Amino acid sequence: MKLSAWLQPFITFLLPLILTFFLFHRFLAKKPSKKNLPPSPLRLPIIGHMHKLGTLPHRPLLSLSKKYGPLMLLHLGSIPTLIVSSAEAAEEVMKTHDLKFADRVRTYANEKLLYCYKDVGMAPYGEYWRKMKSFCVVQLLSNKRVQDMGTIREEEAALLVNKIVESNSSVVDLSEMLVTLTNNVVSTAALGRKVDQGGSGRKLWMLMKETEELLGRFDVGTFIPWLSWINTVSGFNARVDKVAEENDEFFERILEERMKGEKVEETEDFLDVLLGIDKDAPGGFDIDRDSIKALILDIIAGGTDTTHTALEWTMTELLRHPKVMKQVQIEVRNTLRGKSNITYPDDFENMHYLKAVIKETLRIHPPLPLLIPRVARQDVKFMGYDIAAGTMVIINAWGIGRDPTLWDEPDEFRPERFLNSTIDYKGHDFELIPFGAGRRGCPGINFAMSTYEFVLANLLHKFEWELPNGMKCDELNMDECAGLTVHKKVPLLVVARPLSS
Ligand code: HEM
Repeated sequence: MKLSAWLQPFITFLLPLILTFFLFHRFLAKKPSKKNLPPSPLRLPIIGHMHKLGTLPHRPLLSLSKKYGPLMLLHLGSIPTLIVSSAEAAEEVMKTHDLKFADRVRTYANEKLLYCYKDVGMAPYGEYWRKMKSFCVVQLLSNKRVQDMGTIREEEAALLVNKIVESNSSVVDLSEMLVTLTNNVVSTAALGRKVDQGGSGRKLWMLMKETEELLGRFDVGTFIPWLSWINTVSGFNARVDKVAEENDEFFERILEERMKGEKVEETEDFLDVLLGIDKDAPGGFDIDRDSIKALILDIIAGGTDTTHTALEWTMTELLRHPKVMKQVQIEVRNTLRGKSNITYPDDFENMHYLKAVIKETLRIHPPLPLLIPRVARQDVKFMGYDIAAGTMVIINAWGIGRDPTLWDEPDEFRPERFLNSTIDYKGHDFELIPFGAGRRGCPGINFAMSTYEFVLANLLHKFEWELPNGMKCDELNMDECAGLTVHKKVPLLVVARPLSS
């Protein structure tokens, strides 16, 4: 029997019955609540406010917040969800009440793909997460290690420059080149493998692409648990299981090789560091194989898409704003003139305009516009409202970056606004929070910024940039792609002329 025939009786009889029940329940059987809840738009039965999200939720959520205020309660299916749209409210969540909002959402994909939450990003708040996060911050992603891994980004930046030179000023897909570069940097740092060199690197790339897509996918069962059978019927769960199995086989093979002493690269990578943890040494702890695999996966999935998205939007905005492009190129070229080797971070200390360009990009195009949702661990009295344990919290960093009470002409790309400002993205200034803040803030900021600043400076130093086929800067497509990480929908095609020609 075809699936549609099987579903027919459900659609004809059962669905209207269920809808009637929910309408009855919602409108007639509702007892008045004594709780002081944040404002909330009218909602539909079963799906609640899901239909309000659209494909790029940061945009409709900002529009809704203009009507309902900086704290708004939505229901995504059966999950109460607090939408935070002001810097002040974000500070309340990520600073004042950080500990109470330190959990993450549980989904089928997260559980299966991340080894039952043995990673850092999705692990529930608790002793395990604290140990793993502290290890990431203090050891794996520390400033020192980022410095030590300088040769990886130098090599990749040089390869990118060569590839562009070889294009002989024909049209190149810069988006794709930046994806390859960031994937190579992160996968070499994590596992000593490049993704564009065939073999296991290529396999890793394919697996990570699928993993990231599944982790970012909306799944019905999480939000409407009694409809979770749809995840099975649609094949979603089976796909998650298959990718989880393939990931595990892949990581197991690498672990086996490493334990036998077979290694491609000489430099110490994250896997070496994790395998070398001595539980009896200071700062050491007992770490099992699943935790190692989950952490590596977290770092690869969390570090690649975000970094290339930021680079892609920066180059896009610079191509749309030739005067800004000129000014930042002058600064970079004056600073690096005569240097055969660019050293990071020393050569970058005085590149104030480059840093302002980066902040301005992260303000209007935060790669994760809604950060990573958090969950309340207990009932909280929050800015006068009662927030129940289990409420999901979504912080609209994109909306805060465009708040006209915080930013002059917020939709304009004007890096100058940061030149005489102390506002930074490190999690202390809640008007600019592309990396989140507080306990669950991003531990990869230094790693990300080293690649971001280094690669950007190289591109600006070595080439003059143009749009192809006489395209004018205001004709550049700025559409966004749907997903957890929001990159450009249309790849950035450019012509690059080496400076010396
Ligand atoms: C431009 C690049 C990046 C951006 C914009 C970014 C952004 C974020 C954001 C918004 C969060 C959630 C913060 C919160 O809930 O408050 C996060 C968490 C995280 N990021 Fe990043 N990230 C970037 C690069 C990286 C890199 C390079 C790595 C690793 C090498 C990394 C690893 C992580 C991890 C492990 C978490 C989870 C932290 C936790 O839940 O405790 N990120 N990132």
